[in-house]
Amino acid sequence: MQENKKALVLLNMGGARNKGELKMFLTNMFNDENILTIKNAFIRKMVATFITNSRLDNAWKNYEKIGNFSPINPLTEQLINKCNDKIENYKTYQVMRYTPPFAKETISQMKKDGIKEVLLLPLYPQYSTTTTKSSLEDFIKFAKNSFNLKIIETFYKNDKFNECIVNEILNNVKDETSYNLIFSAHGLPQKIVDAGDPYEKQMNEHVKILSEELQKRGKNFKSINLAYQSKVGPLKWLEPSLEDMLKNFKDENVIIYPLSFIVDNSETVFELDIEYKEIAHEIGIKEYKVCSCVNDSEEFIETIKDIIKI
Ligand SMILES: C=CC1=C(C)c2cc3[nH]c(cc4nc(cc5[nH]c(cc1n2)c(C)c5CCC(=O)O)C(CCC(=O)O)=C4C)c(C)c3C=C
Ligand SMILES: [Fe+2]
Ligand SMILES: [Fe+2]
Repeated sequence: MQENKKALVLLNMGGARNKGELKMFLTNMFNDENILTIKNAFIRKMVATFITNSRLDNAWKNYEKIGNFSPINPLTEQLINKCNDKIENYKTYQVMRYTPPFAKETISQMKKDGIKEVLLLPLYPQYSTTTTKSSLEDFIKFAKNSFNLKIIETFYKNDKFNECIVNEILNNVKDETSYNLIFSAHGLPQKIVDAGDPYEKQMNEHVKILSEELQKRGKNFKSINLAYQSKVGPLKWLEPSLEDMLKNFKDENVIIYPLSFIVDNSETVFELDIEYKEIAHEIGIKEYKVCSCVNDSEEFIETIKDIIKI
């Protein structure tokens, strides 16, 4: 086997493989200062334990409906394997933030493999302190000065990436003029945005870029919209919510593209495919379709090759 000294590290959130890992996921997530912005670590830990314990059983019921595990891990593994098959000069690794494989173990393997140069690619197209920053800080904390690091912070402006998205949307509709397109993004608490998180601004820019790309191809959806899914807790989150957005489309067709995710996960296969589908049915939406994430598609591997040409 060819000896690689350069690593491409894909960073993502992780997800539950079983109920024990869901508890781990929630505990680690709510202990993350980027998610729960309580400065005092002791109080944050108490609140994290409280939220985890009160959320666990109900949250697990959702995973039971999708086969008792999140698809994020197997799909990420498929993506890593394809990168290792198809991307020359780099060995590709994964690091998850809230469930294994964690930064510490992957970094120790990378050192054993003799890696000197590392390119970090968080699998979040738009930058958020809650995702991108959190994952990068976590990697850097454990890597210390072991590698020569390069970082890709966002890739929502990448043309190849946007071609993948537009192709996936258009492959799912025969006549786009009869569909309302909704870009659905994972929500964020408004106070995180007010504190300077660029996620909402980048999400708006991303929707504008994609709308222009559709227009260039002569594709005219009935409407193009952005909405936010997955609100957790009582605080104000980004609006409009996906639920409110769906209410505009009684008796009409809707196609959803999950814009904040690269790999399908519980928020797509449970929330979008099951939970919001039921809501859409209650509202009286005629046809409700959900696009797949780019996952390990050939087109996305080509996109990664393009992104890492830095
Ligand atoms: C409470 C705060 C949360 C913030 C802020 C948040 C931001 C955020 N999350 C994603 C992507 C994913 N989140 C996922 C699950 C998930 N997210 C939260 C909470 C916040 N997310 C919770 C509590 C959960 C667990 C499920 C639940 O109990 O509802 C996942 C799915 C992982 C999986 O298991 O498949 C993803 C992916 C983004 C992109 C984001 C901010 C931009
Ligand atoms: Fe989340
Ligand atoms: Fe959720």
